[in-house]
Amino acid sequence: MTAGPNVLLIEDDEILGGAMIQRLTLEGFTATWAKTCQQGLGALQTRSFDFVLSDIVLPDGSGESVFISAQPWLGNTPIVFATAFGEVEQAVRLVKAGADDYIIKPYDVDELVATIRASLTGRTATERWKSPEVAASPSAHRGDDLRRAARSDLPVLLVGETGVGKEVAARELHAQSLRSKAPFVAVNCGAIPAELLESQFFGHEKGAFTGATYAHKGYFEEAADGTLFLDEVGELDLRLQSALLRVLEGGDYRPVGASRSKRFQGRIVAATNADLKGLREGRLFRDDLYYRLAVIEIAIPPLRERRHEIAALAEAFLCEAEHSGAAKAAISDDALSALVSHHWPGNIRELRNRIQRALVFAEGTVLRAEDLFPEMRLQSKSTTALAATRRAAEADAIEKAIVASGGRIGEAARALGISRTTLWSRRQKK
Ligand SMILES: Nc1ncnc2c1ncn2[C@@H]1O[C@H](COP(=O)(O)OP(=O)(O)OP(=O)(O)O)[C@@H](O)[C@H]1O
Repeated sequence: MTAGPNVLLIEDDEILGGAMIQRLTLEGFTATWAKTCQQGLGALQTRSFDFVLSDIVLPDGSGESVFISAQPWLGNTPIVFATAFGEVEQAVRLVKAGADDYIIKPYDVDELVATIRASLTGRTATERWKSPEVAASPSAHRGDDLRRAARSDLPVLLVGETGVGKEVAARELHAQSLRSKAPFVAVNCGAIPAELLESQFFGHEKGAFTGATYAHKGYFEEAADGTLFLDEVGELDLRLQSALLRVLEGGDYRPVGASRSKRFQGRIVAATNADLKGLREGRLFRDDLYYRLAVIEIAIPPLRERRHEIAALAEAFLCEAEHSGAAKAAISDDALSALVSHHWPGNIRELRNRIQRALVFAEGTVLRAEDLFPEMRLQSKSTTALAATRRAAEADAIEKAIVASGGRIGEAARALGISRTTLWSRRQKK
């Protein structure tokens, strides 16, 4: 498993910090949590990070001191401070001293995730994701598992989220097996109406039921001595689960309306994106069938857990499109960074769709991040909202400082750590 971008969170609030770490991990980041200045500094001295988010008021000092002491280790790493409304002056000072940004608490987590992604965009991380040693490491393990499974002829259960490539893996298994010359029949178990299940799987004789004007070969017969791929096997209804179990145990099945049984000599490969354990516990999936199907179980990880494969897959989809007549196109560095840091709920299918759509709508031949993620344009609206909040907070801090200094602008500017001119210009922008 390859880790996503490294994020350091320096935050002493247990609830906020815990929630942030959980969310960042879910988003595919590798998140480290430091709860004090000292821990934060320690982390920065020993590891390199792609992004740092720090609270300002910490139990053993201020985020500002971490920022100053950590300069030699921070390098170009973006650092953003989270500040309470009343501490804006300090945050403004930090930004003036070189911090990348500040956000005001309570902040919107989605917005923060977008900020982190945006700051990772176009950075040298791109080179890291593109580097040959990263690109060469992909599914070596999975490839080995598939090769071994292909040689064995035992039933295989492929488990993974939607779009991770379970069907692609099943076809690969078949192609590498001794059955490669025989048929590969793929069945989506969730898409067959319950009343047709039996005749679709086992076939039927002519006249077996009203409307059966022809004899019909079922999937078992079509697959013959090849591979029958049962996709979404978790959606099979219980009655068919029993019938399938009988075929797996004895090899025989009987077409609807037939007087004699037929023998299935093929191999079953099944796939599921459902939580079969949960279904089994809820008695919606038979344990005995599960054990028959999952003699070899191969988990295919979601794309966000194998980000090192993204660049190569994206290239492959560009080539695929070119072969189908699309213009030759490339992916810009910022687009690649955006691809690498996306969460990919739809996995490889989503990546392929995004590239295909971008090729249709992009203006040039170099795909940009916003071509692949048109929703980023909407996000920039929320960035505008953030800027407005920030301006309001700054204005508030400035007004308070002016009141506190009895209207003496110079003194207010000094208290805020900014020049008179800056104070004036910020006041004008209000
Ligand atoms: N290794 C790969 N290389 C290129 N394309 C891939 C790869 N794996 C998957 N794809 C593409 O991603 C899409 C989804 O793949 P596939 O249908 O195999 O996923 P799945 O896990 O079976 O999805 P579902 O659970 O929704 O049926 C397909 O368009 C497929 O061509």
